[in-house]
Amino acid sequence: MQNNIVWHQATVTRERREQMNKHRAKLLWFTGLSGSGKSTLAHALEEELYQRGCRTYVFDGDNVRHGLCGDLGFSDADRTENIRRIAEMAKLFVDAGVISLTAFISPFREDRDRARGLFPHGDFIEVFVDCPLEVCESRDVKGLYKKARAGEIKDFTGISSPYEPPSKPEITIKTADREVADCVNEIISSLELRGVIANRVV
Ligand SMILES: Nc1ncnc2c1ncn2[C@@H]1O[C@H](COP(=O)(O)OS(=O)(=O)O)[C@@H](OP(=O)(O)O)[C@H]1O
Ligand SMILES: Nc1ncnc2c1ncn2[C@@H]1O[C@H](COP(=O)(O)OP(=O)(O)O)[C@@H](O)[C@H]1O
Repeated sequence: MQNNIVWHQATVTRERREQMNKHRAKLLWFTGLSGSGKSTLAHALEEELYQRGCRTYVFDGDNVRHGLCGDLGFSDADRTENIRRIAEMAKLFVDAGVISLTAFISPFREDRDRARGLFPHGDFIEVFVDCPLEVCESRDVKGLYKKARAGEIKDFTGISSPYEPPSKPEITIKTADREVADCVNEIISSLELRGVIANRVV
């Protein structure tokens, strides 16, 4: 399928873009149950990074499942394809020098590991948004758990479709009984430690 396709070597490389941006490009891959806090944290973190002058972009259901992945549902195969497309897109954004954040349930370990495999070592930072199902269900941000329990939505993650937690995530953030700002600070500190962004001036 990829016969006779030759990659064109850009003169404006990722390294040059990173120098201009004054920060490294990385992919922060948020994974967790529906309602665990992926979107909230990804956007709050993006806000903080933006205020520090970083180039960022958040991929989540709103800008992906309506367009690029609008043809996909929630069967295992469709979720796998969803994650494959998102990972390939995020790879291009990282190449463009952007700190990219993805907020998808991405329930299957194999799919996340395949996504990780697209990136040089250290560039794929898996963020496990760890929140018990009972808490996610009590939040029921979109009323979907109620529908899933009533059998109105099939293959719902955590209820009638599996979620495989990461075995070795770079970052684990527990969101039950914690302030969003507290969680964001923890991720920021981890990014500073990894040299992705400069330390805060206090
Ligand atoms: N069957 C089923 N299972 C899980 N989630 C469902 C389902 N149907 C719709 N939704 C809504 O779609 C959002 C999950 O989409 P994702 O693209 O993140 O899913 S996946 O990574 O491909 O598994 C998820 O959004 P979040 O709540 O933000 O996680 C749900 O609102
Ligand atoms: N520490 C926290 N981190 C993230 N979200 C939190 C936290 N505490 C409470 N919440 C709430 O939990 C809900 C998470 O929803 P959302 O971000 O849409 O989850 P997801 O994207 O994983 O489906 C939001 O209503 C958010 O305000």
